[in-house]
Amino acid sequence: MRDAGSLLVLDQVVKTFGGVAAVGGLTAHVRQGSVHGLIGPNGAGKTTVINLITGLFHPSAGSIRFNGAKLEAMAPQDIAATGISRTYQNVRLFSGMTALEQVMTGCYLRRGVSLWSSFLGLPAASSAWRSTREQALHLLDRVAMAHRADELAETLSYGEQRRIEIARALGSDPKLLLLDEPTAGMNHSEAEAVGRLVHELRDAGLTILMVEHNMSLVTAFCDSCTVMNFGRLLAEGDPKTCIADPAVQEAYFGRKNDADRIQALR
Ligand SMILES: Nc1ncnc2c1ncn2[C@@H]1O[C@H](COP(=O)(O)OP(=O)(O)OP(=O)(O)O)[C@@H](O)[C@H]1O
Repeated sequence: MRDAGSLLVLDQVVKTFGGVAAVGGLTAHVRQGSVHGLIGPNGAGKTTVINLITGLFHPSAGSIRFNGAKLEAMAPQDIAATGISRTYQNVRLFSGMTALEQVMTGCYLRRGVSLWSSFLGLPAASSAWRSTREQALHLLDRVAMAHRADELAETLSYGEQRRIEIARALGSDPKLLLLDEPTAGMNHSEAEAVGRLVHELRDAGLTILMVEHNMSLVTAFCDSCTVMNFGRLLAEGDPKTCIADPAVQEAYFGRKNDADRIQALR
């Protein structure tokens, strides 16, 4: 049974927006301890799937199960508390804050120190602040950014900002990390470095679901993948096999006959 060994299972998930099905009955499995790619042409429904898993949207039908919990009716903060964290397609750092402070905000979400304790400077708050700082420094080190801890986020390169976002997402100590196009806008060596980081995180016990357009990165760094088109499942399994699948090739590049016809018209 496919569900055994899966940390995350989407079962016949549907999401419609005003009659348009962005996701049209998707079933997908993410194995515990794997790097799983979520791929498909533009508009296939990948970001909508991430938004459904994190509770930003609720499915119109179907179920999403994570580590024994049913997510489909849960609020985003409750889903986050089950151990799911994410980054966004576009960098979303706070301007005017250092790299370290950005990551500390992710860690605070987990510690839950009351605002009153912080305002009043109670011992619990200052001890929480010290341990949060230590944890954030450790996370910056994990993403090879400790040397930039005191820099303002806006002074960092795009690739560095993406690493800070990953560190911030790790602050809540998730079991599942969702990365929405983590290498978008990066050059080849920056993208490869993110691939290696993702492997290190997996080897440390994390499960990663990543939306990725770069196929060579998917084959090099994903253990498995789900291919979507028009909100539906096109293929699932080993990345090389999925990408070679004629239906996947057609979704990305069109039918060979179409290409020949277009060529003939030129
Ligand atoms: N909030 C929304 N309201 C209406 N339609 C939406 C909404 N969000 C997504 N859609 C539509 O759902 C479809 C899937 O969009 P989605 O962003 O999930 O695709 P994607 O695979 O992530 O695309 P890309 O690779 O370009 O980021 C698109 O047709 C999009 O216009």
